[in-house]
Amino acid sequence: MDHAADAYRTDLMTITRFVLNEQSKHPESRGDFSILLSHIVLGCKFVCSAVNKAGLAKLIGLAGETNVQGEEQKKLDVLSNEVFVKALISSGRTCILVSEEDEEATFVEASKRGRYAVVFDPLDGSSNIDCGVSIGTIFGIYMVKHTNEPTLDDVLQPGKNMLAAGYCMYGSSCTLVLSTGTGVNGFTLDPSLGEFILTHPDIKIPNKGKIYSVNEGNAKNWDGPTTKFVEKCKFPKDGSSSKSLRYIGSMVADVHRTLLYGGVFLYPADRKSPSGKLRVLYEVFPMSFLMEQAGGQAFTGKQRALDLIPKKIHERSPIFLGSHDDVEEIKALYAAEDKE
Ligand SMILES: O=P(O)(O)OC[C@H]1O[C@](O)(COP(=O)(O)O)[C@@H](O)[C@@H]1O
Ligand SMILES: [Mg+2]
Ligand SMILES: [Mg+2]
Repeated sequence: MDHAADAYRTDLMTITRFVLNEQSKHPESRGDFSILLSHIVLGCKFVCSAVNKAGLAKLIGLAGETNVQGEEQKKLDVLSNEVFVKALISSGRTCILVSEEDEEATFVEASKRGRYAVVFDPLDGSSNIDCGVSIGTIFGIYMVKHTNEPTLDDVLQPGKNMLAAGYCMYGSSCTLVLSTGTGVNGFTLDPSLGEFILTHPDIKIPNKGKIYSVNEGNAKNWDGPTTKFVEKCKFPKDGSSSKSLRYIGSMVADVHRTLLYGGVFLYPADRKSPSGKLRVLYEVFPMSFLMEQAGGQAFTGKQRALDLIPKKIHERSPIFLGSHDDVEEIKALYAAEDKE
């Protein structure tokens, strides 16, 4: 840390201060949510540190590689899952966890139980790990009605019932984006301080963007509206400029860019995957929640994404999310198809 840098101010808005400020607006609050969040933040710092060393795995014996002693190490996604499961249970504030990595939901034992259910994708974009491209963690938080008897119905709820959602992107910097239902804020990890600092206050997505983001390799299997929309992005007939295609293949990174620059991210249904690829509870819902809180929209091809009621914890859904006007165009194409 550069102690000489007087630019470095101790009045910075750290995520801890931010959450405590929010808490003070609710005098009735018991601080449970702040404690839960501090455990999620710690989990993100752990995973960030492991991701930063991923390229050295062979040398120093880290995730997914055989180390110099010939011992098999845990894969980064398995490790990340363990980090978050431990962090969440030890918070004492959770009663149900749903992770992409675990087939079944985890019901927290009574002595460690709290009021919240957390759904999460501990490491999203895992196909990008080995080439050092941005990956992330996605999470959503529900409040449980009957803490004494939590059931799967407590998490099989529409996304609009989430209290909070966010993601942490392990990219060229480590960025945590969070909404507690009153807008969206972004925090960047200062590695020398070990603190997330508020760097992107009150994020608002532009109403219309110049970028579309989709895996075009699936184009031959798309439905009519998706095909028409992408065609319009490339060859607009109204005299406007074409949109640029950007696709990383990590939802966190593709959505983060969409949130900051505007445009649209789509993972549509196709003939091979009629429900699309992305998971409702811990991919589609948290990102849709953030998009709406930032002034954008999220649509499944049939309805507002946050109105969906999942029937299974690992259910999938097509998703179109991003700038308000771009998603509006997609909605119009689906509505026109319904009339045909
Ligand atoms: O390779 P595809 O089919 O374009 O899929 C990319 C999508 O798959 C994902 O990697 C799925 O997430 P996981 O890595 O958590 O399984 C998303 O991050 C991304 O948007
Ligand atoms: Mg994922
Ligand atoms: Mg994953």
